[in-house]
Amino acid sequence: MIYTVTFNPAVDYVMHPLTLDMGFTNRSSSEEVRCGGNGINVSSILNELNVDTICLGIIAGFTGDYILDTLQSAGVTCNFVRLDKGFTRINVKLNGIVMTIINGMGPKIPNDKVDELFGRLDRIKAGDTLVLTGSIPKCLPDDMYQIIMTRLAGRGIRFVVDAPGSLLLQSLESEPFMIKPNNHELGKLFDVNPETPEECMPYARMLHERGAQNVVVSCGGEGSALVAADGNEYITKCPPCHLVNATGAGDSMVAGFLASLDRGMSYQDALNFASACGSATAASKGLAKRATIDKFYASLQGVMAEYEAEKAKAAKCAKNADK
Ligand SMILES: O=P(O)(O)OC[C@@]1(O)O[C@H](CO)[C@@H](O)[C@@H]1O
Repeated sequence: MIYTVTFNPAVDYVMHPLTLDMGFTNRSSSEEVRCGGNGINVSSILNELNVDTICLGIIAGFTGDYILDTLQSAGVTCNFVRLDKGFTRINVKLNGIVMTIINGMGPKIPNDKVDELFGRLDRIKAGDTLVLTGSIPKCLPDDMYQIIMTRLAGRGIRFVVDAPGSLLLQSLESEPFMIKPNNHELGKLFDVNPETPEECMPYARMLHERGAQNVVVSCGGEGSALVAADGNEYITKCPPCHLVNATGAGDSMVAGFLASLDRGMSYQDALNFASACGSATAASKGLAKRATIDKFYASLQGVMAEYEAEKAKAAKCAKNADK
């Protein structure tokens, strides 16, 4: 079973303004509303891929009701702790010429509700996977993921951590099964600016050496890098994609990678499938549907064949130059 935990879920309110002038009334040309929060996105894509998943987390108020109803109608199993006061945040995504995002603060979470969530986490068994992703609300300790991993240590649970900065670094001592920074987050950790999977690889290797078993680094349209649990390095490219809305693309990659390994696919195929999931979501209005993922995965095969041919040609040239 793959569990996700979302401490600060959100209703994502995506607006499509034609222009955006600060200090004036702006009008949207269309808008959508959907369930958000990184863990919830991961579970939604896993569910789309027919992989068993349970959404844990904390919800409140009318927005929490919307999240629960929507996920349950889509067939996602939920086990949320419900707050008595406040409401789950609404995150505004202004999808204009450039994307502007205003994420809410979220409700105050009392200690007894955190304990209730911990009680549910305590029931996770050996061999299960726990995905820890998304921001931790300001009212809770910012080393919350570390607290959870320490609490559940030694029980044979596979941890997946997708979090920025110190949250990610702290997680390494628990030897997480997977981490997935993007190239910017990775760059910040090492004070560098890697753009491509090739440029990210040495830094991904360092995180692998510090404990992370599988390090997947997404590089937007440039593709992704993986240093896998087998110690080898893998690169995937992105299928051709018209960007519609990148919200949830990283979460879709996490889900795609986990789903593929669950099905016994090779690391290279898992990375390719993860890339297809991310691109499919980036090209969709909401999170990707299975048919779009399959279409992108199929078109990636051609892109990868070209990439491999280029690589082989370059290697041959280098060999000839050495002679
Ligand atoms: O405020 P956080 O927790 O860092 O990010 C939350 C969020 O922006 O991330 C998801 C994926 O982009 C969205 O569904 C959601 O609104």
